[in-house]
Amino acid sequence: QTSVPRYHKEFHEICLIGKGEFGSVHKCLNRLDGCTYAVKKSLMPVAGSPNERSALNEVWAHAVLGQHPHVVRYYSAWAENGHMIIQNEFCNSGTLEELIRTNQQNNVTVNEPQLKSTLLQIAEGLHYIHSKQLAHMDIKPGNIFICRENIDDCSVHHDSDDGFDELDDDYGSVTYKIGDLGHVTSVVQPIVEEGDCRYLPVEILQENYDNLAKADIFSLGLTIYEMAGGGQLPKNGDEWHAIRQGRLPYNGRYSIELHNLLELMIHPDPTLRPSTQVLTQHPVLGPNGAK
Ligand SMILES: Cn1cc(CCO)c2c3c(c(-c4ccccc4Cl)cc21)C(=O)NC3=O
Repeated sequence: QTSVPRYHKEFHEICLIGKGEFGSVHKCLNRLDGCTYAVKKSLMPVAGSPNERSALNEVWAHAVLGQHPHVVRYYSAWAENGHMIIQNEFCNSGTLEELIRTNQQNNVTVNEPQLKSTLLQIAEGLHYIHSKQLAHMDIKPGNIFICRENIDDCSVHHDSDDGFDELDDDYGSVTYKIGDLGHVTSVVQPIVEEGDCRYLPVEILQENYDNLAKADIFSLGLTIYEMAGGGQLPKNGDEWHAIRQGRLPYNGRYSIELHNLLELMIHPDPTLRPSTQVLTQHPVLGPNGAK
């Protein structure tokens, strides 16, 4: 049936914020409520294809996950002239991948309190996802979205010279949110569509799905390691295998306690990796974490 196109009727496209084989994402203004959203348009997947499963997973996961401060909020999804459209919360400060790249270019090191805060926030979002018997399965910097309060969205925001402007951290708080739920699967009846191999543990590549929640912990460990200045992660080769033996080169920029926690998160034995429950209570990540 020919439905009146909802996308252009309800939204004004402000700008393109992402493009890939998946489709495109625009920052859009909703004409009715005056709020801005991130709206992803992708070609309608072929019935029965992995893309269709991923598209359905994403909407089912959002429906089950409802609302959490550290999971990107879902508003609506619909089909329109051969496209799947999903309307999500717009996070106004880019992705963690972009922040890591900017820091690298400006030779900026994220300090330990910021690393711990990021790890704790994403662990809280993961704890919520795992509490619903779901696993994300594609945790990586590109899927962590950043929201900063107290920045004037309308003005041209000149990035502070460092990756973190102290002011933002103290007054305009920074919130990290887990996004892109296209790989989410049930922990109890897993149908795994593999995520990015740079962040995947060996057991998943060996199709051992007994500890999917701990696969997310592994990916989170490498994500924070990269944010700490670990440099680009290998996609294969000796370095890739060295990491899978649970060893991370120590760059001396942060405490040995945090380094040991990150190594525990990427332990080859998934059962030895800390759960999100352990992480959110961990003394090293607490307010008086080991100095
Ligand atoms: C490429 N890209 C850039 C952004 C803005 C970051 O400041 C972004 C967002 C999302 C998404 C997204 C990811 C996966 C599925 C659906 C969406 Cl809308 C993609 C995004 C999303 O769900 N919310 C976003 O802010």
